[in-house]
Amino acid sequence: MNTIVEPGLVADLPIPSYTPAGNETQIFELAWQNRLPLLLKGPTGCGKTRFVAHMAARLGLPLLTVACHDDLTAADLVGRHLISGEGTIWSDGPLTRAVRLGGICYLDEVVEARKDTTVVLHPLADDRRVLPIDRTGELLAAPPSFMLVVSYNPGYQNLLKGMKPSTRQRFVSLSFDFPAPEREIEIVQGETGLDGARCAQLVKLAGALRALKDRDLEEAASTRLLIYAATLMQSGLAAEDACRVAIVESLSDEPATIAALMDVVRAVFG
Ligand SMILES: Nc1ncnc2c1ncn2[C@@H]1O[C@H](COP(=O)(O)OP(=O)(O)OP(=O)(O)O)[C@@H](O)[C@H]1O
Repeated sequence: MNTIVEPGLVADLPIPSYTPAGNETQIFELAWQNRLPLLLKGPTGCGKTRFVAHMAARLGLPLLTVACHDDLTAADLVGRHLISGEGTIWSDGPLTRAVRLGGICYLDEVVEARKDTTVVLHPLADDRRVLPIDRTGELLAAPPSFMLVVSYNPGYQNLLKGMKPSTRQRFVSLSFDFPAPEREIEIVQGETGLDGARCAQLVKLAGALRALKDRDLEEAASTRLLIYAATLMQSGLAAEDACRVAIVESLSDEPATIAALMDVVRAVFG
């Protein structure tokens, strides 16, 4: 899903809360001030999107988010001619709109996009900071406030889907990981209002499940899933049921694995 925070609305929206792990907010601000593009790497659901939303709101910038996929074409990013009653009209894609607005364009899971699509980012992501729009002949210069941010999950990466070095080496890179336990408890509690004791149990469960990654599970339990479970618990669902539907069933389809994971849930909440 692509989302757009329009400039007129920026001032009216509350700043999405973000609990930092280190000096990533300072790095983001310095990259923005110095017109450097940023690459965020990290597992799914660990806070990359929230971080970008937080920083965009803090800096008062419009944010245009694109969820990349393997059918994404350069025209989806840059724009295309559309046929209307009055003939053909040019319609900006989200990347072009972000450049015109001087906002942030956030490309989530950029490795999913085809390599010929990501190549359109090159002149924008280096010191030229321009977007050539081949179909209209326009060469759009990015205003100083424009910033390109991309993210990817190295866990999903395979040999075919790696990022081209020529793309990758145009970005300042920040690594994200799941929050340390104290911080994750704070995040889960802040997002859901669930009591500290049960938030701590959920974080303990996440630690136990994350230890199974690579051995029994493809993906680790994300902070997002803990928040789902905590939300259901805060609404009155029993911990075991909440963990089953929000965490365990999202991690595996294998009955034997699900049963083993539920044993871990019972050991933590029993
Ligand atoms: N540091 C944090 N501060 C506040 N909330 C956080 C933080 N980290 C994670 N969250 C919570 O976890 C949820 C998932 O995080 P987010 O959507 O940012 O993950 P992501 O890394 O962008 O995942 P994906 O790669 O799947 O897009 C957020 O909606 C938010 O509720």
